[in-house]
Amino acid sequence: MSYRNITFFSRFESDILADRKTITIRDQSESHFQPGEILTVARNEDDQYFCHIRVNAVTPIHFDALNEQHAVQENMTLEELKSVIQTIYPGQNEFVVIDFTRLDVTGNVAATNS
Ligand SMILES: CC(=O)Nc1ccn([C@@H]2O[C@H](CO)[C@@H](O)[C@H]2O)c(=O)n1
Repeated sequence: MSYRNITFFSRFESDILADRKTITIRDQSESHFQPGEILTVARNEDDQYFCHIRVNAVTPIHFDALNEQHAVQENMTLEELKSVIQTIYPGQNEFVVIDFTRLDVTGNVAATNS
């Protein structure tokens, strides 16, 4: 059994492992993930594995519809989040919100606060 992969920039690893970051916003090239799917998560810079996540939902969103709740789920301010997205995806407006839950090594939901 193998899982599909997703990568995150390494600066987000600690927030993901602490369950402070529970969504990611991606462009159409990463809109193919399915609810219930388990993904192997690695750092973009060195492809180092750091956890598994379960996809809860994949929801289309326009850049202008991003709100404070998304920012909270990203552990950022809304201004920071919009700036990050514009830097990663210059000129793009159509995205998906991938809502996820981090799994512990046994495959169980890792969070103790939900
Ligand atoms: C490494 C790679 O291939 N791509 C991306 C794309 C996005 N993101 C993060 O998702 C949120 C919204 O875009 C922000 O927190 C981003 O920094 C990421 O970590 N890595």
